[in-house]
Amino acid sequence: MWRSCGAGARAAVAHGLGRAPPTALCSVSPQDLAVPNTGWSAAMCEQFQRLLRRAADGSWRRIPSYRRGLDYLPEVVQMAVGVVTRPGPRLFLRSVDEEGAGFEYAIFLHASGHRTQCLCQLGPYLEGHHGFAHGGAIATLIDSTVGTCALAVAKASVMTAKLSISYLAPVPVGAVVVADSRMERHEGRKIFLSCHVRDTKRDTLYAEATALFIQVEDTKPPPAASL
Ligand SMILES: CCCCCCCCCCCCCC(=O)SCCNC(=O)CCNC(=O)[C@H](O)C(C)(C)COP(=O)(O)OP(=O)(O)OC[C@H]1O[C@@H](n2cnc3c(N)ncnc32)[C@H](O)[C@@H]1OP(=O)(O)O
Repeated sequence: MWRSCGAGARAAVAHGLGRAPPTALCSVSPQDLAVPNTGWSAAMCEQFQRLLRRAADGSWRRIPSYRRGLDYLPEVVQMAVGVVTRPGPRLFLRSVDEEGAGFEYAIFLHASGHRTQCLCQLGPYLEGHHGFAHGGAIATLIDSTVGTCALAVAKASVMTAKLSISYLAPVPVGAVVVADSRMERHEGRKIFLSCHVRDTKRDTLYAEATALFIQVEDTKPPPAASL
C-alpha cells in the first residue's frame, strides 16, 4: 500500500536543514523519526518535500522527533541519570514501530515561534469506525501540534489544561492531513491556541480546535515511569 520515498528524500532532509545530527557522546544516539521511511505514502512524501522547500528560506523549521520524551534531553544529561541503556516509556505518537502503521508525522515550526504545522499520515492501527481514523487519534494529533506550539511559546514545560475539538468530517485511514496551529493569546502562564486539520489540498476541514496550555515547572516522572 505504501510507497517508499527513498534515500534521496532522506538526504534532502539533512541537506535542506543544514543541520548536523546530534553529537554522539555515547553508543546510543536518538534517531530522528520525522523523516521519510518506507511507510510513507507518495502523497506524504510529496507534501513533506513541499514543506521542506518552503522551509529553505528560514521561515519554517522542521522539528526533529524522537521515540521517547527522554530522547529530547541532551545525551550528557541522559548519561548522568543513566537512561541511555534503559529504553523506558515511549512517546504515544511513536509507540508503533511498524512503519506506516501508526502516526507518521513531521512538525514544522514557524520562525515567529507562534505557529506549528504537522504533516501527518494516519495509519491503519489508528482506525475507529471502519475505514476512518479514531477520534482519539485526531485528538492526539491536535494535542501534539498545539502542544509543540505552546512549548515554543513558553520555552518551558507546558501541560494541556483544556482541549475542545469539533469533528467536522471523518478522516479516512491512510489520509495525509495538515494540522495548522497558532497561538491566539499568551497571558502569564496561560497559552491559548487554535488548530485546524485539513487535507493537503485544503478542500476539506476535518476538525477545528481550541486549546489552553499552562506553563508548569519541569515535570518529574512518577515512579512507574522509571521502570
Ligand atoms: C520532553 C519533551 C517532549 C517533547 C514531546 C513533543 C510533543 C509535545 C506536545 C505534547 C502535547 C501533550 C501534552 C499533554 O498530553 S499534557 C497531559 C494532559 N494534561 C494533564 O495531565 C494536565 C493535568 N492538569 C494539571 O496538571 C493542572 O491542572 C495544570 C498544570 C493544567 C494546571 O495546574 P496549576 O496548578 O499549574 O495551575 P493553576 O490551578 O494555578 O491555574 C493557573 C491558571 O490556569 C487556569 N486553568 C488551569 N486549568 C484550567 C482548565 N482546565 N481550564 C481553564 N483554566 C484553567 C486557572 O484558572 C488559572 O488561571 P488564572 O486564575 O491565573 O487566570
